[in-house]
Amino acid sequence: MTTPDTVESVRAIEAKGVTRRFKNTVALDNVTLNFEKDKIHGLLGRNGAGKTTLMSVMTAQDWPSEGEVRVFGQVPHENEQVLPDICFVREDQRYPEDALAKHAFAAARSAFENWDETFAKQLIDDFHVPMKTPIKKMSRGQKSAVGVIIGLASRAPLTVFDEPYMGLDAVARQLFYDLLLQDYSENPRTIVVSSHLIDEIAYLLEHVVVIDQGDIMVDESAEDLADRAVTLVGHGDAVRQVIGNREVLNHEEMGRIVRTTVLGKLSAEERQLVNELDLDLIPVSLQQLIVHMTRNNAEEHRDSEGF
Ligand SMILES: Nc1ncnc2c1ncn2[C@@H]1O[C@H](COP(=O)(O)OP(=O)(O)OP(=O)(O)O)[C@@H](O)[C@H]1O
Repeated sequence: MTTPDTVESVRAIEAKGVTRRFKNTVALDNVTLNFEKDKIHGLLGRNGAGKTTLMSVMTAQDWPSEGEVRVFGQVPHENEQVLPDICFVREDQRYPEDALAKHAFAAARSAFENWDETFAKQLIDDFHVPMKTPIKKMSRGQKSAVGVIIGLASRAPLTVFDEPYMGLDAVARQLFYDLLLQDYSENPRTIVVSSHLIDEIAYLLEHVVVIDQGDIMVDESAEDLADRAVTLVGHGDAVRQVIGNREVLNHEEMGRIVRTTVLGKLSAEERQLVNELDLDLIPVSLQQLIVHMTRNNAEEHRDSEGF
């Protein structure tokens, strides 16, 4: 007989009513959300939306002004039982003046009990990390690679990457995504990734959180989110017949052929009509959907502020 999962057994992170103020800025405004265990979560949003602040509070690197965070069922701040389970990889990581990559890896080896030395060595080769150059003198991409290697090889039960790709070129970024996915499938754990490059990481994500101006705008499975809109391609008249008066997110014309993205799921009848009219139905780009949502939110805020 299986016992039902308890809340503690399925949730890696619980944030309840979390607010973080910096003088006049409310970086997080009463944020409540959960990140389930053993999933890859995306934390997306515009510049200044509150992503780094939320990640810092969730990983106990910063305190909330109000509210509470729990990681694996416990308040993580100054909690030696939970902190060794958390690896937070951030772009602006500081290292001592003369630290070499081997010093950073040695520190990670002693901090994280699941550290995999063989995997770390493979990653050092894969990302061509110079081992004799002080980290402070490395290029931006090389520094990012050091962080990415620590995040991957630590195999921490909760690993949080704050825009880990900064500075990595397209080839290195793809390598990171591939390695992350492969290693995660072999060693499931809870991973949170923040990024501006939404479409680039969309295929990794099982759960998507979109934050805008300190508020959570989206908190749902990637599958449900993808269902919020569709793109139809085909003859203009036929596309218009299917979309009716749905809200149009994007519309392009190539002669008589149009490509239109609309909000809303299609019903079974509408899907049949799509087939009969010989239209192509394409999943919507996550980036397009999120850009639309955050732009609308900004307009609503502006209107309510009387601009
Ligand atoms: N230490 C701080 N002191 C004052 N204001 C801060 C501080 N840290 C963050 N903020 C403010 O809080 C808001 C959220 O910042 P945060 O860094 O969390 O955004 P972000 O979503 O990570 O942005 P980006 O994508 O540009 O990195 C911003 O308005 C920022 O100016």
